Amino acid sequence: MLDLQTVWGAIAESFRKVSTPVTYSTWIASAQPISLINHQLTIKLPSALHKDYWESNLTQELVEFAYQATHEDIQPDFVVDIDPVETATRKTTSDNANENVPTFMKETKLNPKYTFDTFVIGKGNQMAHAAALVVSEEPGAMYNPLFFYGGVGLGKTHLMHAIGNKMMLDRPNTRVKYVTSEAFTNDFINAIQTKTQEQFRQEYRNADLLLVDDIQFFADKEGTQEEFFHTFNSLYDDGKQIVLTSDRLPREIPKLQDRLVSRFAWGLSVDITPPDLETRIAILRNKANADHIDIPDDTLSYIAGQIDSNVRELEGALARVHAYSKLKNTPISTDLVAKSLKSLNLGNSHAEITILSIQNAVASYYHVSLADLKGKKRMKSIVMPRQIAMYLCRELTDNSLPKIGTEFGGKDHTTVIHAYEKITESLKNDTNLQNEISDLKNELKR
Ligand SMILES: Nc1ncnc2c1ncn2[C@@H]1O[C@H](COP(=O)(O)OP(=O)(O)OP(=O)(O)O)[C@@H](O)[C@H]1O
Repeated sequence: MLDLQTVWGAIAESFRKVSTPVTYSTWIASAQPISLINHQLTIKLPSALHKDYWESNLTQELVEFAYQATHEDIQPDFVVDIDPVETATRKTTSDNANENVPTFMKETKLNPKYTFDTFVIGKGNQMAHAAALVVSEEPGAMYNPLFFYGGVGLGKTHLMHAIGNKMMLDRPNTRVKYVTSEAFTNDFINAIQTKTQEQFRQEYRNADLLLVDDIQFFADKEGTQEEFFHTFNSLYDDGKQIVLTSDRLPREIPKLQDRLVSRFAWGLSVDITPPDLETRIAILRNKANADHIDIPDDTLSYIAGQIDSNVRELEGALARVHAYSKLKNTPISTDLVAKSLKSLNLGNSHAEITILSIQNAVASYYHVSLADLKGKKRMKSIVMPRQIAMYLCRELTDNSLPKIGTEFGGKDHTTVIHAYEKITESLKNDTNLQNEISDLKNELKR
């Protein structure tokens, strides 16, 4: 006989090990086991949204963890908690009553360091910077929403905060609301759980400037998208400015509702691409000055030459080099940096994988010329390697889609999206293709 509490204890523990604390507390801790009868595990969840989430994201793991705990095939059955009396009792008797305080009640602060003054303008971000400046001066007028997209650590959040900081400085009464898409989701769920949806709406819909970071995490979250759609409409209709960031274009975000994709296109979408060498040196110089780190120019150039994709890594390298010099009690020099980057194993991970290195590897693997790979020929023997190369560029580098298209003989970014989707789809069933891509990845990472 399987004991409900023991089985659930084991399952919850397995989830805890593989989940982030936020995921665990938002989705898993609120689930209540009700019964385990004839291999059917009934679980009570606090809302329909939770049920959706469990069904689409957690069921497979649940069955797996249940099997690990019992060596039996257990099927879940989710029911939604609709007993308001019991919900209220549970809320008041909860030991962790504070957890129920909606997070949107807490003040969200902008990072005061992320300003236009501390932002270094270069080729990859000048459009984004110019648009951000316009929006901070004339919010709600020209570019609404303003949408920044691009690889990780390239300054999207920085620019978004710079808009907020400038508006607060110019008009101190401006109500600025900054959230990540995950925080928006959590606020929304808390509002449902604590029946404070009205406060949630007030909080978001009364903002003069709403900044939502990393909206790619709205993927798959139907209920949150629905709520965000109404938030967006309400702000937009009132002429309030909305700024969004994502690691990709809206239409590339899986399962983002079409009506959101089209609304996001009403304003201006600008990509941010990795900084060139001069910009990287300038960013490092600024950072060194701000942190009072004494470092010769040639050493700055050396670091900027080693780390070429991501500004966060660039800053991280400087901080580590600084720490290393303190540890060794030696002033920073190029020699010391070379040693410290080596000992810290920095600057050699993804820096070597570039569009060109991918094109070369794919061309030689499939015996096609580089010119054909970048050209327009439509034979299958060339189209397939071309699509694979585009797919790998998207997977293994931080380059934007337009940039990848350009490097493939000036193709449109939609061609790159098509290639990426085609290969992703084929990879699901085609084992030969799986092996070939795996060979290529190994080759590139060697
Ligand atoms: N042009 C720049 N000038 C000065 N600092 C920059 C610049 N670009 C990025 N940074 C710094 O790099 C770090 C990472 O930037 P940020 O967090 O804005 O990246 P992001 O594009 O939002 O990344 P993610 O997609 O991971 O959220 C921050 O400390 C930011 O201040």
